[in-house]
Amino acid sequence: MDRPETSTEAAHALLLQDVAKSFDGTNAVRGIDLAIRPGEFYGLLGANGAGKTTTLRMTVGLLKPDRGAIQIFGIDALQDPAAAKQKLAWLPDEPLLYEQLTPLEYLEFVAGLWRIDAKEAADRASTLLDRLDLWSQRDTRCAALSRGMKQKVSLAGALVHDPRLLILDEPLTGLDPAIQRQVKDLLLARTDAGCTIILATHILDVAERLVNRVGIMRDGALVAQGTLAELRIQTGRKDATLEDIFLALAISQSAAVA
Ligand SMILES: Nc1ncnc2c1ncn2[C@@H]1O[C@H](COP(=O)(O)OP(=O)(O)OP(=O)(O)O)[C@@H](O)[C@H]1O
Repeated sequence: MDRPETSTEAAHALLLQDVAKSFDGTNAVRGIDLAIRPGEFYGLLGANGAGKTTTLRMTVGLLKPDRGAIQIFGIDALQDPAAAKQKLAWLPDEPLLYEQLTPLEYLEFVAGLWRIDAKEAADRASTLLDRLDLWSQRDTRCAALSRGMKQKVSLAGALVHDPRLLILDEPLTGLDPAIQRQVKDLLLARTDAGCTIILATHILDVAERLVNRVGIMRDGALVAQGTLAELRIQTGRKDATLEDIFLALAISQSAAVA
């Protein structure tokens, strides 16, 4: 978790200022501030219902905040969503694919949406399929793939336009250990190449090993953030694991008692 970051860019990859969202009077996100540096691998943690997905959906332009400002690499994402979306990719927790397409067709289709030329699209698709050990399934319809394979195709689709900011919601849930390893290795290779990654997850040992810094959400607010070393100091627990810190900060006292 205390791996050094690789990028030297100065601007923020993502800046959220006082971003809030409520649904039918329930505050899902209560005025969050978040600054992610380019090249950073950031883990967003929180119990079920803490507001992680709502925060990320607002960040990627799928949900309009009630108030606040969102900047992606300095671009105002609320004023110029198309330019902001060029910089990012979003991987939701449930893979969204065109089931009748094969992985190769799907990746070439997505690349076409990003106006990547056909030769380059074919090259990128082959590289990603090979990297994710999907080459032998390249001509199988997505409908016939396992959930883990679909998740990998979906990840490849998110990466095909070479986004500078990759936002993933629970990308490893339900994947077997071998597939988790492939996905983790690919994500680390992306940050080594300068990509910024924000990962919402409940898998704390994965967060501890992969990310540079975590933010912990509770009841729609960011209650702590930092490296594991910083969180240990903030909580006064010098030998704590990330799980210890998560249980101390992310779970409300009433839930812990229940
Ligand atoms: N479309 C919606 N309509 C109404 N309420 C919603 C909607 N989306 C989220 N919420 C509510 O907002 C709160 C935050 O939900 P959110 O999905 O952001 O949490 P989360 O941290 O991602 O949880 P999980 O770990 O379970 O995915 C919850 O109380 C949830 O019920």
